[in-house]
Amino acid sequence: MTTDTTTQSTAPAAAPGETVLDARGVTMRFGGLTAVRNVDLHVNSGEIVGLIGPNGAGKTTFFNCLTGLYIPTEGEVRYKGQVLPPKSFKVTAAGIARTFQNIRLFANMTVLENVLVGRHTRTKEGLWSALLRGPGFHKAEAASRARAQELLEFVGLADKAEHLARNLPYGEQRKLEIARALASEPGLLLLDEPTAGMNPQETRATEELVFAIRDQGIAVLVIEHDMRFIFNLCDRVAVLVQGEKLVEGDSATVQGDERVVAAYLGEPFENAPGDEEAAEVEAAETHAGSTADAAPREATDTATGKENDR
Ligand SMILES: Nc1ncnc2c1ncn2[C@@H]1O[C@H](COP(=O)(O)OP(=O)(O)OP(=O)(O)O)[C@@H](O)[C@H]1O
Repeated sequence: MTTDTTTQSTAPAAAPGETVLDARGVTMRFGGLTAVRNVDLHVNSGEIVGLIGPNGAGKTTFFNCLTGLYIPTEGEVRYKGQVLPPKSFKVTAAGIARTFQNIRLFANMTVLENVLVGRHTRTKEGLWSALLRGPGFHKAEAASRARAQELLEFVGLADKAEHLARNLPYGEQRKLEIARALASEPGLLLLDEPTAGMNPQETRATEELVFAIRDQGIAVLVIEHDMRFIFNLCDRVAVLVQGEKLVEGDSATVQGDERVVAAYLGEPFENAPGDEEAAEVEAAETHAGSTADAAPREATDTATGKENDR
């Protein structure tokens, strides 16, 4: 593997508040279907921005326009002021990394090797260096492995470095995808449904991980259907509906906007804040009811001198 972990080629850290991503008038048409229509969105350094919307709203298509997988029919995407080239590996090299809705790991490679693959955009050693395996190559290889191991520690997978990726449980595969994306030393990380298929504990852990990534100076743009996750996490949320940006603002603004609620009618917020509390109240009421039902038995038990388990 041709690697180099020196951070010389890494995009310089953005100044606080600097615009990292600036997408303007992005439109994507597939034949007669306009999947994304005239969307403006910016992300500043130090921010976690959410992108939500009902199924088919155009969120992933918009991500694909940002990362060079699609060339927008209209509009422009800039990263730190530079117009992005329409090639995904060049976008990664510029400083934008992403994960995918459907996990895309190298299943038969180890966890560590998957992260090393993510470092290729930061590699200076070329083909000849790799073939000749000179001292420069070995030094770069060692540094790259050290950085990959560091990233595995960061996401909590250090002890799984030598496991095959396909043997990891689903939640850990998602973490590995994030570690691999971070291996390109991005200034902006795009996460496409990072908690899909996770249990509540894994989701909370992912929330903490995203905060930690932001604290490392990496801005984050995240698509997610789990509204609790989004509203806990994001400084700002943009709502796409039928390809257009309907609303953008902080969590309170977006949650309180009746157009957003209307857009989701028939497709209620998944894990909307309050759902858990409602379930707890319901459970408590059920429990109170069953305790009341149990009262006569308690009396009977008391009468027989037996203690109830409480
Ligand atoms: N390559 C493509 N060719 C044709 N139509 C496409 C293509 N990619 C997406 N679409 C269409 O564009 C629309 C937006 O799809 P997209 O996957 O971006 O939505 P989404 O908001 O990410 O949905 P979900 O939340 O279900 O993942 C859909 O109608 C979809 O069928």
